[in-house]
Amino acid sequence: MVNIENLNFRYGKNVLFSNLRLNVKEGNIYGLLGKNGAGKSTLLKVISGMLYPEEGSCAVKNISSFKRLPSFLEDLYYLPEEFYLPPLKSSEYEIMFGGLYPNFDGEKFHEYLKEFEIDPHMDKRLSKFSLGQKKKYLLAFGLASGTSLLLLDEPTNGLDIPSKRQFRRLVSMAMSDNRTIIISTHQVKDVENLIDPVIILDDGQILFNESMEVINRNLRVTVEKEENPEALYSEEGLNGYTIVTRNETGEEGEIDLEILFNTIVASGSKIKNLISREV
Ligand SMILES: Nc1ncnc2c1ncn2[C@@H]1O[C@H](COP(=O)(O)OP(=O)(O)OP(=O)(O)O)[C@@H](O)[C@H]1O
Repeated sequence: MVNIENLNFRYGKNVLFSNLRLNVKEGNIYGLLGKNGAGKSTLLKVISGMLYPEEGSCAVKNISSFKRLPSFLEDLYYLPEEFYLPPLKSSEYEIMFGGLYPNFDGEKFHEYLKEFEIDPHMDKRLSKFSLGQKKKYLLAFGLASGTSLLLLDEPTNGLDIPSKRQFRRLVSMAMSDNRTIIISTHQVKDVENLIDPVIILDDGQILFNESMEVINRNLRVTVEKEENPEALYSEEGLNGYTIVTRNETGEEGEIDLEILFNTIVASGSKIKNLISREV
């Protein structure tokens, strides 16, 4: 679905990606995780063709992102972290922007808006919505756009607790075998049980791009009284140490995303070699 090869990207003199490669397969909801400043938003902008690299290629369904062809743009929806909504009523926005996406489904759009407790027929202008309402509006629009690829940058930022649950429900409802969603987020709890595989961006490279099944087959989480020198990562809590080690049991465990992220960042290439040996 998305293929990035040998991508070199920099802002002025600051190199962000060097020789970055990424292969994203159709029909999955990917979680794109990484520390602040790792380049998650930049990567989504490169995929959507809004930023050009110094070198390398990026293609979505074999069409280069950088040409921004109409056939490419009408099949991709990108929701940036910061966005603008014009002073239009919802019905006006729907007519103006829904027309850009041949597979846009107005009925589903209204259904998703209602799920988010937004009245599709209200007269209020979108620019007057609160931040959370604006976000929900664009999420509903993106999910109803019918595009093959959805790029969502921090989609749950600004959403209240019930809306986060509704978001997970709507994403599951709108997902299909020929759709791919990439969600960049720090709010891993908000997308737990939704994302699989997980992509970790670190130090200008894709450190990691693996399914939860492979991850759980290779990593084991236990709570122990003592620290373990063999641990890939350990974290002290009220009940002792949460310890992540190599899974030697042959049974699939279950690691939560926050612990996984901390483990990957703490152990770097060690974990990459451990897990990627299967691939
Ligand atoms: N327009 C720009 N000009 C110059 N540098 C930029 C620009 N946009 C981003 N950067 C820099 O590129 C790096 C990556 O930024 P980016 O926003 O892609 O990271 P991120 O992983 O999305 O971060 P966060 O998790 O904090 O949102 C940062 O060091 C940032 O300062």
